[in-house]
Amino acid sequence: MQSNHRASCELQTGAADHDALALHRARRLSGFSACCPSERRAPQRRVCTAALNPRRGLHRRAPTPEPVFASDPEPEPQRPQLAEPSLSAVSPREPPGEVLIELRNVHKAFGSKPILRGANIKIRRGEAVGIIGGSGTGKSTTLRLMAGLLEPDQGEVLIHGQVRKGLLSDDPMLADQLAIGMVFQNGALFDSLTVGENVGFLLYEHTKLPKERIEALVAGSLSAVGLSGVQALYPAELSGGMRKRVALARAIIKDDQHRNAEQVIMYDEPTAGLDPVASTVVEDLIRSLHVGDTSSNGTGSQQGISAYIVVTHQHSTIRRAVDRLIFLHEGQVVWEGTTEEFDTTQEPIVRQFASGSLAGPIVYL
Ligand SMILES: Nc1ncnc2c1ncn2[C@@H]1O[C@H](COP(=O)(O)OP(=O)(O)OP(=O)(O)O)[C@@H](O)[C@H]1O
Repeated sequence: MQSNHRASCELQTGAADHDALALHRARRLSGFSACCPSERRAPQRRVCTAALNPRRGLHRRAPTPEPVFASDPEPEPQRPQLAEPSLSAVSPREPPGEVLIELRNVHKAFGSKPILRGANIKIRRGEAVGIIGGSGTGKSTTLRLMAGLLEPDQGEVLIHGQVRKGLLSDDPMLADQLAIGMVFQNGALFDSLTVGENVGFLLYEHTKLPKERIEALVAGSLSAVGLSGVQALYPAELSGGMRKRVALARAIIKDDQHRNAEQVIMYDEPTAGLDPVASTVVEDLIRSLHVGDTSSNGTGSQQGISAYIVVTHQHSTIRRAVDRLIFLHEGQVVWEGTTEEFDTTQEPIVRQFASGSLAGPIVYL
């Protein structure tokens, strides 16, 4: 693809962005071509698989009959406030469903700055999970750890119950068990490529599929996000909401070989910067895409998205796009519950976050 040369040139122009750096590293290690442009111009990493399991319908709220709270098996002694009952209420009850991705006592620091300090998270088949928390608490870092674009300093990331060693690219066998699509903040589209080339980027780069077949897959993916016929446009010609949807189309595209692969999609602030109506469109799209994909394709095989995770600050996204929430604070999961429980819990951190009050445990310097 000639235009990929332009994209590669973009990659040389600098790469200060965290997501792009992490993606670049994963791809470089896996022998993939560099994809680390400036301004987050990096497409998502996808690893597909033939692993298939029955899924629950994501269009329904996951049945969570009783409140579910985070366990905190190893609170750090130097941070006693996180071990207080109000912040670490533990319930042995867990929602049903097979665990697809698990972070077990994960620690991550950047330089001398600790970000995660023993995070425990489980993502189950059929779940629509939101990760919330104050700015800089490590939500995006958590996504990148789950996606295998970063590796923990301590603790484990498990995929289908098996420990992943290193990055996604270091453990291809395990990576083949679960396809991960990532929708980065700001879309991370290549400005120099058309919409069609952006959406089909990984298929052009890493498969031997004929151009015509890729174009058909691109058209299908764009149609799924309600953007038929925009293949020839460039990202700059689209609205912010349309760019988000193009990024979504790129995250969900699959080649024929992996048509039946089980897939988890991770959205990093998918509605940031959008007006309320455009946000609603994207939120409903996130959910409806999964609704559409839950049906059998008529051949007895299932396709589509087994679970999705949304990092967000937006209340509308919390309410419309997810069912279960995970609250990160000071490097740990301090609260988990349904979106309904989010409204009623008396947990001080959650109440402060929900109200936007300056008074409370969340302190901004
Ligand atoms: N690759 C990196 N190198 C150095 N510091 C990083 C890197 N990635 C993240 N950080 C820092 O780690 C902290 C957590 O970042 P992260 O993006 O995960 O937080 P967040 O909760 O998603 O924040 P926000 O809500 O503001 O997007 C921030 O202070 C950020 O600057």
